[in-house]
Amino acid sequence: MWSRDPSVAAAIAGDRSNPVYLPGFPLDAGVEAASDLTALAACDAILLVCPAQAVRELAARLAGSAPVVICAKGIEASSGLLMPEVLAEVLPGRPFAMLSGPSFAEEVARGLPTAVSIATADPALGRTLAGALAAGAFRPYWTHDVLGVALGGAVKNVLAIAAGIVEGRGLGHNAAAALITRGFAEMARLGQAMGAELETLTGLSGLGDLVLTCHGPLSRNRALGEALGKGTRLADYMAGRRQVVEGAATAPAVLARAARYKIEMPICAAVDAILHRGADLDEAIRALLARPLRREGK
Ligand SMILES: NC(=O)c1ccc[n+]([C@@H]2O[C@H](COP(=O)([O-])OP(=O)(O)OC[C@H]3O[C@@H](n4cnc5c(N)ncnc54)[C@H](O)[C@@H]3O)[C@@H](O)[C@H]2O)c1
Ligand SMILES: O=P(O)(O)OC[C@H](O)CO
Repeated sequence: MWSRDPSVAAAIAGDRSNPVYLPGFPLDAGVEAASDLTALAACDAILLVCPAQAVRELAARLAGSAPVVICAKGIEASSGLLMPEVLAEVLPGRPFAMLSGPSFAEEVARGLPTAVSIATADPALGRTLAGALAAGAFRPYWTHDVLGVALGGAVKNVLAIAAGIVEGRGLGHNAAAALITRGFAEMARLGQAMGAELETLTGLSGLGDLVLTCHGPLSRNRALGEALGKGTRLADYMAGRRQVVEGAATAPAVLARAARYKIEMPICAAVDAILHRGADLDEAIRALLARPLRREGK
């Protein structure tokens, strides 16, 4: 394991634990830790586990030719690029995969059953990575649909903020179910327009992760939405917070993609307007409910 923070690397190497990000979970004795990136030179594969907005900077520092497994779920705000597109720009020709799916880190660390997707254009690499990462109750499934996996993981974070707003505003269980269903329709519309496969979007990394993140109290995206729903301002919520809330930076980028493909994404648009355009939360909810009635499935 490499960390940019020498104190985290030292704690992992010395105490076999990560006191900042995963306190209370002893790490395997075989885990080595370093704060010098050259320590990764001997790795057979590199898992890139940082916020989406840091993937470009970090990937650019990865020497060697080992496959890179992107674990970030989001879209780069400055470029509007999905994570595989960022990697292709920074490390052209380097073999890579996306690891995504319904997986709260804490539950994985506790050894609870978890199923995820590994997406890569190279089936042999997919099988190899799945075999290498499978452990105990952690089950990776591989797929070739890199775009679908990257898109689903990004959009679900925006929708999870909306789910949190539903919870925080006390809009009820009916609204929560409607939000997931209509939110998935938005994810599927954009994904299919971009060339993602419906099978992927209804799979672990799409619908699966959407359901987890919209319901799971461990979600940082949902927690942000819940706080907004209770009247907290975005800046106040984020102040001093160390952990990433991917949906906040990804929301405008999702909408830019939607505009490019002429796809309607009213729930994502409402989240973006509340987060970044000063929209009144109750007014945004009213506007969503006042949209013209339409045939289901559109
Ligand atoms: N935590 C989860 O349960 C979980 C599960 C699946 C996927 N993910 C995804 O993994 C990604 C990272 O999430 P996380 O929970 O680890 O976030 P986090 O905010 O808890 O931790 C991010 C880590 O990245 C490091 N980091 C941030 N910017 C960096 C930079 N520029 N260079 C190097 N390191 C940097 C931080 O120091 C920290 O160690 C996100 O895209 C998230 O959606 C998280
Ligand atoms: O805490 P969140 O909202 O970033 O969600 C974590 C994972 O993406 C869940 O699969």
